[in-house]
Amino acid sequence: TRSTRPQRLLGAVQKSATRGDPCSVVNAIDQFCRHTEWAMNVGDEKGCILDSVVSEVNPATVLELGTYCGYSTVRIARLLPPHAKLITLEFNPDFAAIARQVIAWAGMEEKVHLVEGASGEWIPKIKEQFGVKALDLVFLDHWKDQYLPDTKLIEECGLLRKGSVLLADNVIFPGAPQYLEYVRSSQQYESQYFKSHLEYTKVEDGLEKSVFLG
Ligand SMILES: Oc1cc(-c2ccc(F)cc2)cc2cccnc12
Ligand SMILES: [Mg+2]
Repeated sequence: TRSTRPQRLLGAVQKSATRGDPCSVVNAIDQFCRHTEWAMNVGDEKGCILDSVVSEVNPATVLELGTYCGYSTVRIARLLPPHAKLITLEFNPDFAAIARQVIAWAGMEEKVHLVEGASGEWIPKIKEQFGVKALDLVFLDHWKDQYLPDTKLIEECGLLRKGSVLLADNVIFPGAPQYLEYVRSSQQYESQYFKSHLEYTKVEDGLEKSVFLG
């Protein structure tokens, strides 16, 4: 039977990347998606913006919503200090199975907890399950109609502190209009749009960075 796109992406990592070298995993995926087969990773252009926000926040605890094949998981984890924790939630078990192998190939297992399940179900469990007091950074990159309900749930669960940063992918394409309206009009957030392009294309897209003011 025909392989899946995530399986072909993992094959490219195992063929072209060096075990234990997260940068080579990121580069192998970008090379594959730009020259062989497009896939919905945040990509290299938006990835540089993600890198700058991660470096600025220097988070002890990160929550990623939407793992897919683990590209942004590895991209974030490679910048984290040794004892920092990245919790990444993935609803699709086939994606999760590939992501585990990509994360392992990059040697990032120690910093990453991949949880298979629905964000709405798991967000309320994060504090108790992972001993998390607050999230320093949340990267929203799952289904766009989930951005707003999950943000409200994260607030209600008391997972944000003054200065917590939300960074949302695809706010233009595919688009998250209700989320944008919320974070841009709320007195509780200071929002900023980083204009970029849809991964590996010339289509406009961007990241929205929103600082929680408490
Ligand atoms: O970065 C993303 C891109 C797309 C996408 C799919 C098909 C297109 F034709 C264009 C864009 C979907 C995503 C779904 C979840 C998280 N990120 C996505
Ligand atoms: Mg995305």
